[in-house]
Formats: sequence, structure tokens, C-alpha cells
Amino acid sequence: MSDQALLTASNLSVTLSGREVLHDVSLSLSARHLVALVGPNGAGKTTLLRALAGLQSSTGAIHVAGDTLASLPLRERAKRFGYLPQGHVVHWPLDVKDVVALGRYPHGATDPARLTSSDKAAVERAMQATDIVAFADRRVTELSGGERSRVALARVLAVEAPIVLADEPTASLDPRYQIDVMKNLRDVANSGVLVIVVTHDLGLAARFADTVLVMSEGRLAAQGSPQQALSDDIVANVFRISAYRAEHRNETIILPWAGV
Ligand SMILES: Nc1ncnc2c1ncn2[C@@H]1O[C@H](COP(=O)(O)OP(=O)(O)OP(=O)(O)O)[C@@H](O)[C@H]1O
Repeated sequence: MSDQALLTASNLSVTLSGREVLHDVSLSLSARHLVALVGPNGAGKTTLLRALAGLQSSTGAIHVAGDTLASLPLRERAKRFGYLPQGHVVHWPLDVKDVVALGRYPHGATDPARLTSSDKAAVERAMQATDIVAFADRRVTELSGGERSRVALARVLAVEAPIVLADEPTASLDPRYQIDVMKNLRDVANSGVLVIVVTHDLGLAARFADTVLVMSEGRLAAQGSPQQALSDDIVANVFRISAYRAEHRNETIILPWAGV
């Protein structure tokens, strides 16, 4: 994978309030991959995602398409990473389409009322992908929590960055939209983007991801295909559960079943 790696991290460590919460993480991830980042609460998933985007200071090295992350100007970083923070919903009383247009800010679109045709097209694509076109002219503060989550994701997709980092994008969504969002991120990956999704849903991770990164106590405990990284042993050791496994229409089902 390292030959065409789009994003690499070498010996990444993060210390917060005097405690090392990320220890020596190294990884190499390619375009066109949907990567699920899983692990118990407090394992360091958000810290890793923020460090990869340069939003959290770290030791070690990060390279994006061969460039050292630290050498990139902020605007260039903002073009290369679409970042959806955990629990992000918008609380300003803006129109939905204007919130999504904020995703074009790194491309110079500082005024949502004066978008170029390519900015408008990117906003439209992002709204279609997240099924929010019907809300385009409504105030985002007048939407439900799940609807606002989709608007937040649309803003990130509108960046049309080569790397999308999404921290629990399916939290608070109903089952249909959880599947739709994962399918949608799968399509984004298939279009050539590296997508990293933090999720607690091992079933969605197993079904949609090419690669699963398993974090435990600040370290990468496993990485590989869903079958490799979510084996019975790893699931038992890291999550302290057993899982029911099955196949349905040639896709893997993993359902957390009982504590061990
Ligand atoms: N600002 C902070 N100061 C000190 N410690 C922090 C800070 N932010 C996070 N931590 C600690 O860092 C560790 C990793 O946190 P992180 O948010 O990365 O975990 P996570 O895997 O994303 O968890 P969750 O699944 O609960 O969202 C945790 O032990 C957390 O308590």
C-alpha cells in the first residue's frame, strides 16, 4: 500500500495534559479506500484523526501525497482535508445551502451569496449526496438533530478534498440514513478519495470498509481487512465482547453479542 500512499504517519504520539494518549502510531493509507477507525471509548480515535489533519500537535511525521503536513500553508491543508468533528451540528441560524457553501471557503468562496459555478456545482453535489436538497432554503436551526448532522457532512463533502476525515458521522442518524451515509462515503472513496470514518458500529465497519484500524489505549492494536482486524480474538481482547457473525448477500455481518 505504501507505494501509492496518500496519507502516512510515522511514530505519531500525542500528549494531552501531561499524559501520552497516542503512542507511536504508524500507518500508510491510499486513495480510494474507506478506512474505519474503531476502538473503545477513550482509545484515542478522535486524537488520531485530529493529529492526522494537523489540528492536534503531535510528535512524529505526517505526509500527505508526499508533502510534509507541517510544511503546508493552512489554506492548502484545508483543501486537502475535509474534517467532520465528532458531534458537530451547526447552531447558527443560516440557510442550509449557505452552511454547505462554507465548505468552499478554502477554495476562496468567502461569500455564500457570490459562488462561482464550480462552487455551486460542488455544493449541489454535496447536498444531493446527503439527501438534503429539500432543505436547501430552510434555516439549519429549524432541522432535527439527524438532519443537521447530514448538513454538517454535506459541508465537509463540499470541500471535495482528497482526504475526508469523519468522526462518527452516523451517530444520531436513523438506520436508513446510517446506511445511506456509509454508502455515500463508500461512493466518495470509490471516486478516488481516502475516507477515514470513526465509528462504534462494527457492523457498518465490516460491511463498508476496505481497511479497519483498531485502536486500544492509544495504540493501533490491529489494522487490515475487516476479517483480519475484527477477528474473534481482537474483538474479544480490545472490545471485551463476543460477536455474532454471518454472511448476507455476500456481505459480512458482525453483531456485538455478549460481554466476555
Ligand atoms: N483535552 C484533553 N486533555 C486531556 N486528556 C484528553 C483531552 N482530550 C482527550 N483526552 C483523553 O485522551 C484519550 C483519548 O481521547 P479520544 O477523544 O481521542 O478518544 P476516542 O477514542 O475518540 O473516544 P470516544 O469513543 O469516547 O469518542 C482519553 O483518555 C481522553 O480522556
